Amino acid sequence: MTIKVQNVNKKYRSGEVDIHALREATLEVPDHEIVTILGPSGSGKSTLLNVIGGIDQFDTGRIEVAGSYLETLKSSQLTEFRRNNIGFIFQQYNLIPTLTVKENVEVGKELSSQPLDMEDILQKVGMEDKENKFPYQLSGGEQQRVAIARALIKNPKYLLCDEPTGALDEETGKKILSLLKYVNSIYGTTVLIITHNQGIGDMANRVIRMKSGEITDSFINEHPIEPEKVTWA
Ligand SMILES: Nc1ncnc2c1ncn2[C@@H]1O[C@H](COP(=O)(O)OP(=O)(O)OP(=O)(O)O)[C@@H](O)[C@H]1O
Repeated sequence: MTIKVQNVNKKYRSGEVDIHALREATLEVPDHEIVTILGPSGSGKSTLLNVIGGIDQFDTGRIEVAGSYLETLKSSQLTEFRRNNIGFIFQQYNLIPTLTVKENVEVGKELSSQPLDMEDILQKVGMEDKENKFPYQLSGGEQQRVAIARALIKNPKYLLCDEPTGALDEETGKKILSLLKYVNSIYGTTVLIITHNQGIGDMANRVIRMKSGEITDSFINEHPIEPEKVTWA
């Protein structure tokens, strides 16, 4: 099942001014791809990811994800859609500080009707030895691993990542990208990555560029490179 975004428009009202965050955005992403979304600040990247993931509504156009037409779903149906299909990863890991690693991942598990195995997921993200630690006892890269585990345990078809390496140094950032690639290869998860780091486009199957709310470019990268080899900017 593909993601199909057709002529999507979204405006935000800011005081007296309308901000056109998405303008006739049109895009198709086949399953199992790694996609990077590049573009300057304010170009609509997060808005695009949020409407695809059903956490933001849009004004006009159609979005089909996993066979659901999002513009037709009621709020409760959108919640169900997100639970069954979408994992979100953010730059700030958004872990619950009073819960351990395992308990944080448990939060994702409780949201799913068909969760994956906890120990297996912790092992896949390399956090099996730290399952009883609290977020403050972890490095940024480790916290992002936990956030990825929390998203993954739901076994989502789509992992939507908004600047997942934005708060990390090069070495740690590349390890997180390797983990995302690994997840894509073993579970077939489609991974969308927003980034300011142009080099990350080189590891993707598809690169999308945005400017002023428009998707100005979408091209296939025939020869994705290993995450460790991306140029860090
Ligand atoms: N909740 C909101 N209310 C009003 N305007 C908003 C809101 N969210 C986003 N915008 C505006 O919509 C436009 C697109 O924002 P968006 O966050 O999608 O861009 P972005 O490309 O992700 O930017 P960045 O790289 O800085 O995160 C911007 O002009 C932004 O100021």
